[in-house]
Amino acid sequence: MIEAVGLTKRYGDKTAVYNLSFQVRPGAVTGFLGPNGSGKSTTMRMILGLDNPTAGHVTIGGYPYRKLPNAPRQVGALLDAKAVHGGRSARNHLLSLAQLSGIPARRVDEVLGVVGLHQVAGKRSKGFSLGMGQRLGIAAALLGDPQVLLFDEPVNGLDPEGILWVRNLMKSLAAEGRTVFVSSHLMSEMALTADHLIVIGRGQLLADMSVKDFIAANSAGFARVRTPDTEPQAREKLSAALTEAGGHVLPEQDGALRVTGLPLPRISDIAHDNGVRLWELSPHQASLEEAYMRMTQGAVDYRSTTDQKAGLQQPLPPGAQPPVPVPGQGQPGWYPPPPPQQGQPYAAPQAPAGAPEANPYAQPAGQPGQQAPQAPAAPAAAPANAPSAADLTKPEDAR
Ligand SMILES: Nc1ncnc2c1ncn2[C@@H]1O[C@H](COP(=O)(O)OP(=O)(O)OP(=O)(O)O)[C@@H](O)[C@H]1O
Repeated sequence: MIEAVGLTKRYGDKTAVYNLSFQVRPGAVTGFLGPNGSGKSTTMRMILGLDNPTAGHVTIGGYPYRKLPNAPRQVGALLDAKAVHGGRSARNHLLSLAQLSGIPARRVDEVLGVVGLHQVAGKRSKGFSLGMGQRLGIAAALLGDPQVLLFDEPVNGLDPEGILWVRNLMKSLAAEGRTVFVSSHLMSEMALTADHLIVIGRGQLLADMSVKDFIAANSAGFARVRTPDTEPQAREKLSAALTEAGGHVLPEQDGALRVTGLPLPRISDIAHDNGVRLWELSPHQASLEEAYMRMTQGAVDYRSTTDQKAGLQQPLPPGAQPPVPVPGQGQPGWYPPPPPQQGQPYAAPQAPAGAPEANPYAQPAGQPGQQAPQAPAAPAAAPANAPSAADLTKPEDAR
């Protein structure tokens, strides 16, 4: 198991990671998600003893990496696939790593086979494509047959077949009881690969939860209802009846209705009672990528001035503070859409009293004309040697 407690890293006056606490357990793939520059690589480097934390600590199996007995046999990592002597062949590169760590040479051919590079094992790695380089980096990580594996953006540069292969490899390593920690900035990929997610933004914890819980908490369910295109009056009639029954109805671009607040069987009954034929009645979930972007939107450092998604930025109410992330529970419901309510899988979100009716699916709740969200406030209970909350008020620190 990997355990980080109050992990903080500053580079000069820049805080790359702040007060990060989490556990990465064996037998599961844990996805480490965050926008560019959010501190994923810095955290991985600290786990591997390549960077010293400014405060806090991180251990693997109870030891700091540098104190781990026979570390290369216990921990394997892919941090930078380009960190290879380009003049060496793939086999010689792995052989030199194996010799340094006392790993038998026969293991080199085993891992070359696992990553599918056995046919180009004698070729110099400087001629390798990005994807081949990633495979070589993964081979190096597997060399010591370690119980703990860290992969920093392992699917970078891989084609769809390669991405599928990495996904299956991660899962099979976890199924063997290993601890697998994989960073990515792609929610969609992690939703398919990981069992558990740790999400950071600007070096701080935003969420620490199972993929299942993330999906339940962040994918608002809705029903799509479609009446015959030739009967617009039936659509209006159904829309009114559904609203009267407590549903929340929004038109979709293709003429269908998007309904929350009513379970599918109830929608079907209402349509039947009103004599409205249906061409479609189907359950849907909002996209996870969208939920992830909402969660991290206040923590994105680099955004194109023409990026349409900048429109997802939601303001904070005047005087309000962003919620403090709670380890083990994740970001307490600030940006994500409301989860389906118990017994009401397609429940509409509750608008605060007096608040204007808003489209709950176009954007999460927010009031126009207010400031863009800030990074979550520093948790109140920082370790004694961690930077004070006041430090984070400096723009260069809070970033
Ligand atoms: N050696 C360093 N010196 C100064 N600043 C650094 C150093 N390493 C990282 N940083 C800064 O720390 C922040 C976190 O960087 P890091 O590489 O850990 O992010 P990341 O989440 O891995 O990003 P990406 O997804 O783009 O790889 C960035 O602002 C980066 O510029």
